[in-house]
Amino acid sequence: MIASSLKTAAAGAGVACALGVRDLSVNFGGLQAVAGVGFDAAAGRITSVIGPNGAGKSTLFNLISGAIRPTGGRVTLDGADVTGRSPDRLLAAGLSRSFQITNLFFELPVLENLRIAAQVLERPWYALRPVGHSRRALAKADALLERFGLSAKARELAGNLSHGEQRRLEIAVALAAEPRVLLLDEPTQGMSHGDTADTGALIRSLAGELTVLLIEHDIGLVMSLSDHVVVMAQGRKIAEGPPAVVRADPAVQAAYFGHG
Ligand SMILES: Nc1ncnc2c1ncn2[C@@H]1O[C@H](COP(=O)(O)OP(=O)(O)OP(=O)(O)O)[C@@H](O)[C@H]1O
Repeated sequence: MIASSLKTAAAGAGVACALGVRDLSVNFGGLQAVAGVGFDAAAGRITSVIGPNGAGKSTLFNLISGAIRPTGGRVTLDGADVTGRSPDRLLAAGLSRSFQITNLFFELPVLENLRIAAQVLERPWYALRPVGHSRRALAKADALLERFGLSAKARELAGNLSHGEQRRLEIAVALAAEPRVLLLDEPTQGMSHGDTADTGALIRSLAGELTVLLIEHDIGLVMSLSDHVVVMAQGRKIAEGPPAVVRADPAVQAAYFGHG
């Protein structure tokens, strides 16, 4: 009953809700870092969370991805309650997260980073096998290298890649688990203008295949990429809607863009 009503309450008219956030809250001592935040991430769409520094975006992601437990509220995946599940269990349920802080095996080749991520999905203990034992994982790793423009770097150590390449590899690693919902935490942070544009195009190409929830500081990129934008300030949601509507909202102008 609750699950079906959540499914029908999706953000886009007629589009199923892949990720539902309901009245989510957490306190750090006296600070309410996330206070009663709720929204739907519609299936196959790109939903972005924006807001000034300290608004609670990363904490919201930590709550959704199981890194910290909420003091109140719920998270649903395709209508099923997954609140408080560990990141591993969420990954198995179809939710994958790419981190703001680079989260790669720097001392391993690029291909091996992807192979491990793909092979873990098959059987956890397969990850301990040498490269080549899972043709399926290798094929998937190859396809991701190609898609992310990293084929020429397959045998390079991940630690030797440029910053932009490492950030792209991170997204590819998160995709190797074949998630239905992908959380991207500032995927273009520290990137050059050209790398940012390329990464934006890659993220856009994911829409339709899966649901993307994005934290991003580059407002131009957010506005051009997103189907739906959620705006936070001081732990609360202050607005949500299509990019043009959110941009024109006086509360957003005042809190986020610094003028009303
Ligand atoms: N583990 C923690 N313990 C105590 N306070 C925390 C903790 N994590 C975050 N905070 C506080 O919670 C508030 C929200 O922080 P958060 O990092 O979620 O914001 P943000 O919107 O992601 O900011 P930024 O854009 O700068 O990354 C801030 O006041 C921050 O100092």
